[in-house]
Amino acid sequence: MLWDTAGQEEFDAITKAYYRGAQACVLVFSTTDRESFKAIPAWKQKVVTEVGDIPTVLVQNKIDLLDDSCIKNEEAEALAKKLKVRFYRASVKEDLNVSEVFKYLADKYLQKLKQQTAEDSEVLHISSNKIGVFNTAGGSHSNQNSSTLNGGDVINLKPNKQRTKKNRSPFSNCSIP
Ligand SMILES: Nc1nc2c(ncn2[C@@H]2O[C@H](COP(=O)(O)OP(=O)(O)OP(=O)(O)O)[C@@H](O)[C@H]2O)c(=O)[nH]1
Repeated sequence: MLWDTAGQEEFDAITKAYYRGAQACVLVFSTTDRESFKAIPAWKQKVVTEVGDIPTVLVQNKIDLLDDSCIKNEEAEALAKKLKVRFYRASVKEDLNVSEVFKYLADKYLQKLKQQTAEDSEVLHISSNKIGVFNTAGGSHSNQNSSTLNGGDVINLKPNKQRTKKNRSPFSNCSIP
């Protein structure tokens, strides 16, 4: 699902709600609009603040209009380097490099997802080895050393004698006049 947010600052509060939860980001500026280029670092920061470090690309659109360009090639490349994102030159009008952008992001996202899944199962494996055995029997095992039951940690749970002795019936203090 793609969300095309409005670039204008007056829509900031609204657009935030659109990219919250995003899994990838395309930062686009126009070859013929220097302001859109200058706004890129702020946009990157806004996205990072809202959703963290997600797969992101920088795209210079409208390269069919290179003759009217107001951004030098080196400037755009330097910005991509500074922001640590891949840089594409594209033309939506000429259908140049459009699918490449989305293919790269989809690959990056899947890689991240696989890595995350692997890390999660690793955490699950480690923590499952550390789950304590809750022994509620309070009987023959209760004095056993923790390392002797099931080879792991044993936490003995005993009923609180004081409380159970006192108010055996929840209605003991109630009476009907
Ligand atoms: N020559 C050329 N024109 C393009 C290209 N991509 C978009 N345009 C034109 O640029 C204008 C702006 O396109 P939009 O898609 O509205 O740009 P936007 O950045 O989403 O603008 P907002 O919706 O105001 O944020 C339109 O007239 C498009 O037809 C391109 O690659 N080359």
